Amino acid sequence: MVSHLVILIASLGVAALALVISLRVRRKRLDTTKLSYPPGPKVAAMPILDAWVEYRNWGNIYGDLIYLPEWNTLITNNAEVAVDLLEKRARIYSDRSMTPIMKLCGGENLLSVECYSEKWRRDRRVFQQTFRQAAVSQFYPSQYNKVHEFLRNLVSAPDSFLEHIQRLSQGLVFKSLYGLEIGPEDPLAKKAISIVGTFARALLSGGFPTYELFPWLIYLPSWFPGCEFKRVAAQCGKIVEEVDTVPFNIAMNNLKDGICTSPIAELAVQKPEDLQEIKAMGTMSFIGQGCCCVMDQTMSSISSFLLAMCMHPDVQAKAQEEIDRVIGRDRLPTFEDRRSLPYVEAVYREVMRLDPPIPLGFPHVSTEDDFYRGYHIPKGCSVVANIWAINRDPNVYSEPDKFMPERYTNSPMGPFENIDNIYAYGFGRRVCAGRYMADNTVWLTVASVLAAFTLEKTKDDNGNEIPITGEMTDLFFRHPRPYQSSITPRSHLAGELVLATADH
Ligand code: HEM
Repeated sequence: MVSHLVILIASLGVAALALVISLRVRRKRLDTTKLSYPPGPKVAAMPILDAWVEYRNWGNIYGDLIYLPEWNTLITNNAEVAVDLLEKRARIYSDRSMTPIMKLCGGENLLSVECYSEKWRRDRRVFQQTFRQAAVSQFYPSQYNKVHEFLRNLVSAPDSFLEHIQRLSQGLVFKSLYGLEIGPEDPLAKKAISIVGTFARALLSGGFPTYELFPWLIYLPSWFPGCEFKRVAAQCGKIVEEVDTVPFNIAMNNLKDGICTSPIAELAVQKPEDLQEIKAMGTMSFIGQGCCCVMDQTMSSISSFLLAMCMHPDVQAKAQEEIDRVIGRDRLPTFEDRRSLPYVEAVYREVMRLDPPIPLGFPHVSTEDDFYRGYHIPKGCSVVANIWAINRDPNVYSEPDKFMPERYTNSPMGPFENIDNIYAYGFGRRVCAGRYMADNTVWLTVASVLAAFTLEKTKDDNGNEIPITGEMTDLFFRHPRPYQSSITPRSHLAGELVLATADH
């Protein structure tokens, strides 16, 4: 009798539990159906040129979440939303979309476009070992070497400053990772440059419109009308493969022959089990970030800085006064000076705020259905954080379009905020893996140029200043359009200091 009672009570308990669970599941299902997608415009084609401006316009109409069902794309112009989704919910917002076209481009081996997978984790781990904050001081010697070479080039041929920036940013990755002296004239460097635009197109919705409208075209031969995109993408893939092997093999041979060593070759010898990931790290730095000529992010930031200094002589003078006061005029800045130069830091931060080199970042793709602020965000959705607009949010930045470093020196946090607050480097688990190195390179260039040179608008034959429009490019990677600038040593001593760096 007692045992029957126990069984009865247990059964009732199980039934009650099942009822509660099923009610919860049902309620959740009902909730799901009640939830709708965020609002957004109906567009047949995604904007390509200055897309970040159009996205901001949409935000003014639809709010913080803009959803385009035809493209399964969610756009936000708001930092809180970007952080909520891409950082706080990084577990489900860290994928990339590996389309067949991206595969053809060779994207499967590139950390920045790889899917969120075990392979990505391994590649990223190897990358981080070399580029994490505690390890980047190993690049200091190469950074001094290349930044000082840049300064010398500015003394000898100031008008070619854009070429010099390119040489700096390309040369740095070759030197610091492979121990190689390779300039922009090198055929491999030129090839790498030629494919960056293709990657940019493959990354964003609307980049290859014919293929996106008719995805089955991917199965037809490239000579078939409308299939030209296949040839472009396959060519890109071939170059990625070349870049994957050529500098790596040279570095390994140099190590074997005792000519020179390099972090990448040493790592490959120490950890042969990680060979693929180590090679991928080199390729990623080379193609993705360090060697992209006009579109490279480091180059873009330095070019934006020079432009800003030409356009804002008052800011330039204030930063130079700080450098003269803190470190004097008889040496160039070093990394040890950084914390003593708050205004210079603020100038760097303001460049990164106003001119993020990748205004829309790289889209993060969701791996599960999600619910946020009462809306349904479907699995597989491309989430685009409009960094350009986030950095110009009038609720956060007063006079957001104005170049005003004082906003950092006057803020309670001061200018030395965590680098994670520089949205130009992206968000969450996919945040820029080379940001500590990039941050050091751009800062050292900013401080060194300010210490040694005066930047001004050029003058015509009648002595009138030639105006600078400050125009920027309008595609995926954003950088200043070519402009003229007069760059001269601040004094005879400054010129000599710069030239003397050749002896170090
Ligand atoms: C001023 C210079 C740079 C800027 C503004 C920049 C910005 C970015 C951004 C916005 C992303 C995408 C982040 C996201 O998905 O949320 C990214 C990814 C990445 N960046 Fe940078 N970058 C710079 C320089 C570099 C350098 C010098 C390197 C390497 C040496 C590098 C390596 C990478 C890698 C490997 C990724 C892919 C990370 C992943 O998907 O897991 N970056 N970068």
